[in-house]
Amino acid sequence: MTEYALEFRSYSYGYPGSGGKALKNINLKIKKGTFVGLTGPTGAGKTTFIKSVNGIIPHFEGGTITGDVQLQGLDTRTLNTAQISRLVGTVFDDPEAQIVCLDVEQELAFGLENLGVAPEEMEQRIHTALNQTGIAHLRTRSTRSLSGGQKQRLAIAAALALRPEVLVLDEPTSELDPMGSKEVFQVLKHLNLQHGITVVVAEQKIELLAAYCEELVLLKEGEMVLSGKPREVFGRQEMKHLGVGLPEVTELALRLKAHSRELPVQLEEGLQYCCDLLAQQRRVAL
Ligand SMILES: Nc1ncnc2c1ncn2[C@@H]1O[C@H](COP(=O)(O)OP(=O)(O)OP(=O)(O)O)[C@@H](O)[C@H]1O
Repeated sequence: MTEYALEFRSYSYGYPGSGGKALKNINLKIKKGTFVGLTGPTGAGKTTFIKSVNGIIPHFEGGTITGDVQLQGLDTRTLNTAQISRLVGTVFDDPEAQIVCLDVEQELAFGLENLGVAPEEMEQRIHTALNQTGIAHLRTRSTRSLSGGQKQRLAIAAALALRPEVLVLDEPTSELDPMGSKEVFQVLKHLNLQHGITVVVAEQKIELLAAYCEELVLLKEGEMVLSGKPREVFGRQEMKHLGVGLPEVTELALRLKAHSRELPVQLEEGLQYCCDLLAQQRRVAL
């Protein structure tokens, strides 16, 4: 058994009829249980990356591939779509578009019925998925009455009920306010830490990526231009030219140019950083 949930091996992909490549020579290994944030400017290839993991590419889109994408050591081209959907759960950007049933419980049962899960196991899976995403209290609610954040948590719960090893999410907070966005990332972090689920989330909100992700992957024009821990990635010179922006506290610290200190990427770290700098200045002044 491989230690990697996901592996891109010299992977390039071009959409049918397009001359160019939407992804170019991607080499990336993601260990099981990692929380990965995928970002980059518009057109960078984030959605194409997600579709290459959940099997939409090549099984529905066609196109040209060189290299391969491996899920738990198996090539996505040789796995069929049913096999891939048991390994990978997907959540899209628009919570409205992916919810098909009238109430929360039906929504969770829908995917399980399609998989032919027995009724007693279905009940257990629904119960677990609702608890894992913190929406057990919404079980009997109409899906229409949910907030955007609650809808996205339901979409995550529906994906989880199918017991995937990997969860991929394509800009799941793009339709949500800051509170809903945070709710979604808190649920993802919980699933990752408590249940060992590998999470790959395409996201533009850099503060969320800084606060929750263990690894960042930056794409630009189909190429993987940077990858690593958020703190390392944000400290790289190349970040200035990628059109991605930095967390405000990181930006501030870089302007203050206190290079000997560890770069802050979250608000609390930024506050500590400023306090330490002020204390240092006072000592020098005395
Ligand atoms: N169905 C398609 N057919 C042809 N080209 C496509 C198709 N879908 C995407 N592309 C092209 O592939 C490239 C990568 O697109 P992709 O949607 O993966 O980027 P993205 O980073 O998700 O962008 P965004 O942030 O705007 O959603 C772009 O140049 C885009 O125009």
